[in-house]
Amino acid sequence: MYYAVDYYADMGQISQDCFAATKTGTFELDMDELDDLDQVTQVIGYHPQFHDHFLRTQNFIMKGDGPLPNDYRYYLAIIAAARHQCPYLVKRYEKEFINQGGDSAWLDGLDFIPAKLRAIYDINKILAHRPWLLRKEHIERLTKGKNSWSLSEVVHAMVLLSHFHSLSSFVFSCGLTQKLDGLSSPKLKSPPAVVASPTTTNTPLDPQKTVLSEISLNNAKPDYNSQTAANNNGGAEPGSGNATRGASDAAALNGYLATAQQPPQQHGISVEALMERMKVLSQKQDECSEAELSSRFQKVEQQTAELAAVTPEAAVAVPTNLSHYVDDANFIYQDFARRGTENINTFRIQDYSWEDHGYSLVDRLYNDVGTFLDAKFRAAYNLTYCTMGGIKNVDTSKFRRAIWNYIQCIYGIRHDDYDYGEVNQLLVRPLKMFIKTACCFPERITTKDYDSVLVELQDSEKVHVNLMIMEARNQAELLYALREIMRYMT
Ligand SMILES: CC(C)C[C@H](N)C(=O)O
Repeated sequence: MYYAVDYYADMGQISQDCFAATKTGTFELDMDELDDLDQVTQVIGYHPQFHDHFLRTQNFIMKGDGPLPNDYRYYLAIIAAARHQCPYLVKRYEKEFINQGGDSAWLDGLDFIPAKLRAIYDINKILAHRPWLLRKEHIERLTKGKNSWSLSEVVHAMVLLSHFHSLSSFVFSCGLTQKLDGLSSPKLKSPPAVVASPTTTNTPLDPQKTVLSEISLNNAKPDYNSQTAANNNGGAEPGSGNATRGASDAAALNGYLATAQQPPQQHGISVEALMERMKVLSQKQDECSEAELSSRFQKVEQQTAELAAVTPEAAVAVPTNLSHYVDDANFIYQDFARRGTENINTFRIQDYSWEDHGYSLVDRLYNDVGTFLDAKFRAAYNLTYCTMGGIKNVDTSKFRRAIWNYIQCIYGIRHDDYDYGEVNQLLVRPLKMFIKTACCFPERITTKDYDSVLVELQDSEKVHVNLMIMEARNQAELLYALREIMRYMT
């Protein structure tokens, strides 16, 4: 069964140039392939415009044409998720691995897998935590000698690993781990919603209606007829429509209300104040010198390193049932600003960007994947409903850009034309902490972290922030990976 979905209808300004030639294109969504609408994809379904691109990419890299055999693909998903101690994903892909005919002995751990597969583990570790340490020598080692990898296989693996590292961030930041994994970790309330129904009404947002019952969550299939969704010009935030919602689930509802009823922004600024700041920033005319821009970036980077989000006491030991997939568990994120004497420079987007470099390289080495990834990144970057916590017609682009660039700053990536002063104007400390923890130590996210940020926003808006975290992080890892592939090739 196929549904045509508007493809580039709402990619926003940034994408317009690149996609001018294909603007009227449509893609066909193969519903039969989308058989794994698990909780993660259901929550992403809050944002249908992004949801399509996410699923299409995931389906392509897991099931589509590509150099790696199936068992490698699933195993890479497992070891990527295990790096972030994400039982939800590990269990899910262990099951898939077996269903696909994988050798069950591999599930005993890293000591039981082929030497070739084992050899990519270092890249998994580095990409997950300190991608700036990746060197072309890592790639060289893999592609030489016995059991060597082809370059296309390495790229496929890197795409898979970075996808599942970032997805682990999303799973934890949305609190999706509690229900399925059966393990105890401090997590959030029940995941809120399945695919939002499209709406053309401009009714005020109703937080209570954004919560679905467990039953509907488990049984619901997203309604793909409804994927016209909101758009830049007046679409309403998911949850504002009148879809069939099992709002009767008292527990889930109470979970939501516990958040909604908190006094606004105890730990930050109110939505009104934020909007005012965005307005002032967009009216600002003064040009900054190159030196000033650079020092503002460094300041944000330095402050990030000082954030106490990730105190050692908060560290969570690798659950024993995952430890056989983890080697060198002590290798974790280290602040880029504290990289010490390693002589590593800031990654400058003007020298290597996704649009100008990464996209075409990845597309060349692993057929068409660049196109999928590109559409997904754009969808995440440009997604907006022009709302903020129930207020309509808000231009949120500055806020969203600050979030995206802040995430990449955590990984030492600088967008040269961006004034990082805006990050400090628009992202309050608790939000920065949440973002940093979600990116770098997702397993440490707690209910308190989630509840204490953006308290005036809808759950769907928090999911929106979480999906930006996932995608900006995914892109950051890929930028480092592909730059080294390029260096290796030249
Ligand atoms: C993350 C949110 C504040 C995004 C906002 N709801 C928008 O539509 O752009």
